[in-house]
Amino acid sequence: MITIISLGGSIVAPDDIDIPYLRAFAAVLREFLTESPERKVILIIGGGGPARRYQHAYRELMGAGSSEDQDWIGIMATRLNAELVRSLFAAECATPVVTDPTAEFDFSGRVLVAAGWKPGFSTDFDAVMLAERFGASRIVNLSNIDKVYSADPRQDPDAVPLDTIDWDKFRELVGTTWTPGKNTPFDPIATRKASELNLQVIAAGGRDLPNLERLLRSREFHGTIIGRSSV
Ligand SMILES: Nc1ncnc2c1ncn2[C@@H]1O[C@H](COP(=O)(O)OP(=O)(O)O)[C@@H](O)[C@H]1O
Ligand SMILES: O=c1ccn([C@@H]2O[C@H](COP(=O)(O)OP(=O)(O)O)[C@@H](O)[C@H]2O)c(=O)[nH]1
Repeated sequence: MITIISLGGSIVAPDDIDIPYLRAFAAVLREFLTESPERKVILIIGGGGPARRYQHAYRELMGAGSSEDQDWIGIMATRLNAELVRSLFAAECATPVVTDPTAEFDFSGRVLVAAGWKPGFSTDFDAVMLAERFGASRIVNLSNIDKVYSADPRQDPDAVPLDTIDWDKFRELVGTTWTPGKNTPFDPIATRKASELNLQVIAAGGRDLPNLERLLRSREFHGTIIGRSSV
């Protein structure tokens, strides 16, 4: 059984790298793997603060500049974060960080770590590509927010948290266009493909590790189910 976890950059490196969090997260995942030899985990790592900082510097230097250049800068941040995470799981993951979800690679270990691929979307899309490739119908999307809200709660104080949302309504929330560094619970391009594949995405706060432990074991958890209600 393969569990796909999209680990937001806002969790790995909100501003600087969150070392205590990474230590605790690795322990939670290892425990989960130890309980059953059947379990494997794919981790897709976002760019977080470093991606946003470098993209901001690019815009300061270049004005609007090129969206593609900004995406490549973001991609490099995801790869740096992913190298760090992969090294945490060196014992469980012999494969180098996956930077192209369509490429040939070996997944003989228990953990696989992936990062950004190419311009035009976020690591959410890479997670969807890997879910499709490995026949997984669910993605666990861990971010800095506990649930999907009716609007971005950072912009709208009246936003209310949602327990479930279907793909059509979710698409109305996040729109259809991509901009580098976009902050949404799941990006618009990934949303389109996840909807086509009829996936389930669970959006939950990554910092709440007891909640993650429950979620991984299909127990009751705090978060939002996007898309199909069961897998
Ligand atoms: N409808 C929404 N519900 C929840 N969060 C939203 C919504 N729309 C936008 N956001 C924003 O998306 C952010 C999460 O995206 P992002 O910062 O890119 O996370 P990550 O780095 O974990 O991928 C939240 O902090 C929130 O401000
Ligand atoms: O396959 C990818 C993955 C990432 N990015 C770029 O890298 C940034 C950081 O990645 P992501 O948004 O996934 O990080 P997070 O939101 O988790 O911090 C994105 O905004 C994009 O600009 C990209 O162009 N292609």
